[in-house]
Amino acid sequence: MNNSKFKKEKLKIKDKYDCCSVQASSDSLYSASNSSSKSPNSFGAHEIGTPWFDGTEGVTQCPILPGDTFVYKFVVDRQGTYLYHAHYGMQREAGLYGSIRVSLPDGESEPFSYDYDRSIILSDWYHNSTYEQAAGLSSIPFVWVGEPHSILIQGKGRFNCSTPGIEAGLCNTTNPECTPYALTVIPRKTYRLRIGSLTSLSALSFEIEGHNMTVVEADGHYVEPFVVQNLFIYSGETYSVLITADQDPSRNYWASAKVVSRNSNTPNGLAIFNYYPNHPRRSPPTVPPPGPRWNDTEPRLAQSIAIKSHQGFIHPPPQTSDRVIVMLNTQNRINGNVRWSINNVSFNLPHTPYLISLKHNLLHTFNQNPPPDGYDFANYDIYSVAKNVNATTSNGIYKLKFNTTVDIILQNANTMNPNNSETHPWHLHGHDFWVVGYGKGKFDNFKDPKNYNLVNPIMKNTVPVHPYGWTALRFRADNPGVWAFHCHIESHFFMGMGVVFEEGIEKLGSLPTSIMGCGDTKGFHRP
Ligand SMILES: O=C1O[C@H]([C@@H](O)CO)C(O)=C1O
Repeated sequence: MNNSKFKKEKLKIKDKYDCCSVQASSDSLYSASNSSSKSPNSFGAHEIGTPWFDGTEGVTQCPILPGDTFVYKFVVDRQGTYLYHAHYGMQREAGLYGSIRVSLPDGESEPFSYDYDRSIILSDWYHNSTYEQAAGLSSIPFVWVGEPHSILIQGKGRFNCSTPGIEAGLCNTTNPECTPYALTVIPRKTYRLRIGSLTSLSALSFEIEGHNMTVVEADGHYVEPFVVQNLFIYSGETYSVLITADQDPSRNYWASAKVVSRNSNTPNGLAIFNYYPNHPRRSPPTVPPPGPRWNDTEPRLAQSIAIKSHQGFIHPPPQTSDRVIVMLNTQNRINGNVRWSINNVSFNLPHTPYLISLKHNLLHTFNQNPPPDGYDFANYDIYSVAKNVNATTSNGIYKLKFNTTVDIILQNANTMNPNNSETHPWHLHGHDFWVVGYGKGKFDNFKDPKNYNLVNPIMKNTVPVHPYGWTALRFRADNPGVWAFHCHIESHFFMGMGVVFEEGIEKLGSLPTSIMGCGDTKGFHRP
């Protein structure tokens, strides 16, 4: 199928949601009703012409107050698997999320076939509240959130009863609510399994004992199919994999999600891959697969590199870019607080959302100096703890020239702990980007661009930067609005690991008043 034709089609949200009470019509009307606390909701949609419905507090809208209802109305512009979640403080981690499946218009077909379509969400779970965690992250001395107590597969998990601080007796495995999620399959049938990760922290390796998975979709784009035994998935990403129930049908199998990239003591998340007609609670007769070694970066990098655009759906990137922004990711100390920074600038959100400030000329509400386009390349040793870990905070934003092509180089580095570099899943709002390259070590701006994949790179909206490595992205600044780009680890964005882009704001009409009411827009009352 021709991709441009495909993009022009107005796609419908299928009348199917995976885990939530959302209203949907063909144009997708999402109504968020808030019974407890403030919580804008963000989607993986592009919000072309409706940037005010992107759902990012401080960027595109004011928070939704307790008791308020906020209606998100936007056009769903492409097929695929998407996620939505709260985008205020650390509320996503507290469980405000779900997934959205967008089907193809009638009469169009996908470049692969399957018998059944299923979705699961992977997440992680803490027993303590996110407010307590947020307080710890902004305290002196710093209190880190630590590793999650559980990994959840479709909302179900287990935890180690000996975890300090957890009340004995809580881990009641005989409670029916504690039984693992069962994905029931009919022998010999092929399943499209849509897997989304909404972990707050954990990078995961997901596998189904004894079954290979063929990856066919990533973040809404068709992938040149490739087979994996375990799928590495980072917070904010979605994948579709095909699995055929072709093993001994007289038993069940384990599905397992293991934390990678961090030395975690969180028990692997387990679910049951249940061959009908075996009982869905019948434990598989085998021990669950142990999963890959947590600190082996090679297979994760290899998977990232293996993801290519499906041959029939290649939409090649522009061969050159107009601007290159190198983003050094570092952990820093600012006035005694532990923070994350990009090019030594740690991000903080303004009280007045940028979109409103820019449209209504409230320019005093945020720092008008843009953050830097790079860092002191020659003198920065990415393999060591920085000699000077100080940084500054700012709420300044990058202004992109409309309709230009922008390259972003995410450069990873050592944290403030010796011999430690973490994986960061970076998520861009309002766009898909081409992932033109990954590399180890320090990005070489002379050599590395020559090896970019400008032929069949995948387009995505979330991508990992691996420990001590770099990831290069290219996108077109062609969606008028203000867009967050941030690490999808909940605590890292909270600690300043993000930036904001503005492009083509002058092309937008008037803003809905429903997004107003906070900061300097207090007088601009909601209807
Ligand atoms: O931001 C973080 O802080 C801790 C650690 O570096 C300091 O305790 C950690 O693992 C993070 O990802």
